[in-house]
Formats: sequence, structure tokens, C-alpha cells
Amino acid sequence: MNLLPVDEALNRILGRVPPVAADRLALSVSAGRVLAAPIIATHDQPPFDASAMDGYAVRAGDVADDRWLQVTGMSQAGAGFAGTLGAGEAVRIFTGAPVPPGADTVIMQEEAERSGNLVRFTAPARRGHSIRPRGYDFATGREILAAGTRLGPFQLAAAAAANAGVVSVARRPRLALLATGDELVLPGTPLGPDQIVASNSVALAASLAPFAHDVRDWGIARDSRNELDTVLDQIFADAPDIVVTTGGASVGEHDLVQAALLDRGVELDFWRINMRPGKPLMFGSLGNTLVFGLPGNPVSAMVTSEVFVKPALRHWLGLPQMAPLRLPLLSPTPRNTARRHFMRAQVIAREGTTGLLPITETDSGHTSSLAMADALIVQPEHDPGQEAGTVVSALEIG
Ligand SMILES: Nc1nc2c(c(=O)[nH]1)N[C@H]1C(S)=C(S)[C@@H](COP(=O)(O)OP(=O)(O)OC[C@H]3O[C@@H](n4cnc5c(N)ncnc54)[C@H](O)[C@@H]3O)O[C@H]1N2
Ligand code: MOO
Repeated sequence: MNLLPVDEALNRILGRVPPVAADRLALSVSAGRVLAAPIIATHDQPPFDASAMDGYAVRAGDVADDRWLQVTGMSQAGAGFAGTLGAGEAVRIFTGAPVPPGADTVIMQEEAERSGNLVRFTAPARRGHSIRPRGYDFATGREILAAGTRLGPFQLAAAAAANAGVVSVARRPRLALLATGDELVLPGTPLGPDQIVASNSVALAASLAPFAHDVRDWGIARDSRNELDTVLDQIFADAPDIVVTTGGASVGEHDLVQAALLDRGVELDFWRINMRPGKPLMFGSLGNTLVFGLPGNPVSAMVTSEVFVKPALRHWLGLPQMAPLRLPLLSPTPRNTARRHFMRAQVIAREGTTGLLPITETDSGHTSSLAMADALIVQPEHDPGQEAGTVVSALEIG
């Protein structure tokens, strides 16, 4: 049987992903989005030399041996001192306020003794102390956030500080999910004879939603060409960017998904990968819509989603791919077959060492072991098995 190597499959998929398209969006509604263009500073931050403390702005050279300085004014955040600080003078200053011209140091008020309009200091002045110089955080022209950065809370703060009211972010794809199988019922349904609870779509929706504009769940299609044809026509009429089906990907008489997709005009790029779990994955496209046919087994569906669909979505958004973990095994791995094995594992931090604890369960229908996993050890084709302590690669999942 002709099984495509994992890396080649991934390259082919990424090659089909369109270039990043940009949306202009108010910063206030951009949380979680990925920048399509860098954010470049258009001003210095802070825009002026600013005090880092509540205290007094002085000339360091004036502060000596209990010498009293004349307090000549005040500088507050939003309302700086209008004049220039002269010799023997001090300006009362507050955190964030502009340091007046002529001053070179701020001394905090805990180190000051005030008497009417005079002030003296109990600690020596350290020139430049407690001043954030203009442009200390970033200077005009500096790239603060690169294209491909996801706007989490800290990145939003930096973008806001750079005065970016509107940002250019990657357009997110619209996703459609379809589960297939006569045996499937929705979670929460009392089980009849021979029935199985559908778990793939709820898991895929949660895992892929952060990368998508929306994820539309088209429910469950029975294993009948009529029903599959009807729902696939409806899905394609809705023109999603990406369709993800689960089930019916294998070779049985009831595995009708591929035929139904081909009849709709889907061009099949490949079918069947040299991996476990997940061998029967198919991938193709219909016009601009990418189509992933994931295997029905729940672990196979999630593993192929992590290995192929998520990287495709990252590429779509211009997000860099996740670097694999490189960690020591906490217990040995057994010999592998000719297929690349994505082995469930737990990342465990113990006494200064972080390592990967392989989960021995390999059944591709075994959801409870997948629920324990936070990584997939990437075991190479024909790997003879490795001792505890060997550093191996793993993908973070979830
Ligand atoms: N003769 C062969 N049989 C099979 C092969 C093969 O090469 N030759 N490959 C096996 C492998 S590997 C996999 S993986 C499965 C994939 O089969 P399908 O994609 O056709 O999946 P189904 O047959 O529809 O379902 C398999 C299994 O998963 C359950 N399932 C399906 N959908 C869901 C869902 N949405 N939520 C939860 N569980 C689901 C389904 O009830 C079955 O138990 O084929 C092997 N067979
Ligand atoms: O590839 Mo199947 O997913 O091994 O059970």
C-alpha cells in the first residue's frame, strides 16, 4: 500500500494554504488575532524623560551634606513644570511626570526632609536615578511586534503603548465540521443498541476555534450517499475556507466520504499517510476550499488534526510553527513499526528535570488515555525503541 511520508504530506498541505490576507481592525477587538504587519513605533516611549518615583527632581551635584534646596515648583503626570530647574533648586515631582529641563536626578520622597519651601535629602544623589529616559522603552521607528505575533494581553499592551489604534491582522478561515457514521449520536443522547457517542466534532471545534473566524458544526451525516451528498452540497454552498470531515475515510463499504467528495469535484491531493494513528487521512481541495478527511477513530482524528490541520491553520494566519519539545524519556519506548508513531505522553516536571512519560495505550479509539496526554512523542519510522533518559522530540498538544 502506498503511504505518503508525514513530512511530505505536511509540505503539500502547507503549499495549498493561501498567503496571509489582512483585515484592518480596532485594537480593542484584536485580542487573540495574529498581526499581518509589524507594529512600528511612531513616537518615543516614554515621550519625555519621566520620573519613576514620587519625590524631587534635582541636580545631583547640588545634593550634598545636608544642603537645603529651594522647592520652586511642581511637575505632575499630565502637567509638567513650565520652567527650568536652576542651581540649588528642587522641583516636587510625581511618578510619570516629566523631569524638568535642568534636572538630572529624582530622589524619592522617603529620602527627603521638607521644611516649608526647602528640602534636603538623607541619602546621596545618584545621577540619573529614578528617571526613565525618553525612548527608554522604545524609540520612534523601532519594530515593537513582528508580523506573525499573536496579540495576547502583553502584546496588546505594547501595541497600545505604541498608539496603534487600528492594527493589520490576518484574516481567519471559516471552518466547517462534519461527522459521519450510522452509529453516531450526539453527546447526552441515551445510547441505543450498537450506538456510539460522537466525540470528534466537539473536540475539533474546541481545538481549532482559536485559529478560526468561526467553526460551523454540520452535525452527523449517516452512511448513505444521499445524506452525505445533500449535506456536503450544503456545506460547499456555504463556501467555508476549510472543511474537516471525520469518519468514513477507510476502505470499508460504508466508507463513502471520499467518493462523495470526489463527486462534488474535490481534487484529492493524497490519501493515506505513513503514520499511526491516522493512516487513512485524506486531503484535497474544491476551488479555494481545503478539505481534510480525518479518520473516524477519535484518537486518530485528534492526532491528525494536531499534526496537519493545526499547522495548516497556523500557516494560514502567518503564525510560526511550534518547535517540537526536546526532552528526555522518563521510561523506555518499545520498538516502532514502519509507520511514524505519534505516541501519547505526559510532560512531567520533577526535581529540576522535565521529561516525557510515554502512555503505553496505543488504541486509536481510546479517548481516556488521550485525555491524560499533553504531548505526542514523535517516534521515527522503524525506531528500535529508546531507553529512559534518551532525548526525544514531541509535539505539545491540546
Ligand atoms: N480493512 C481495513 N480496515 C481499516 C483500515 C484499513 O487500512 N483496512 N484502517 C483502520 C484505521 S487505521 C482507521 S483509523 C480506521 C478509520 O476508519 P474510518 O475513517 O473509516 O472511520 P469509521 O469506520 O467511520 O470509524 C472508526 C471508528 O471511529 C468511531 N467514530 C467515527 N466517528 C466518530 C466520531 N465523530 N466520534 C467518535 N467516534 C467516532 C466509529 O464508531 C468507529 O468505531 O479504519 C480502520 N479500518
Ligand atoms: O490510523 Mo488508525 O488511526 O491507526 O487507527
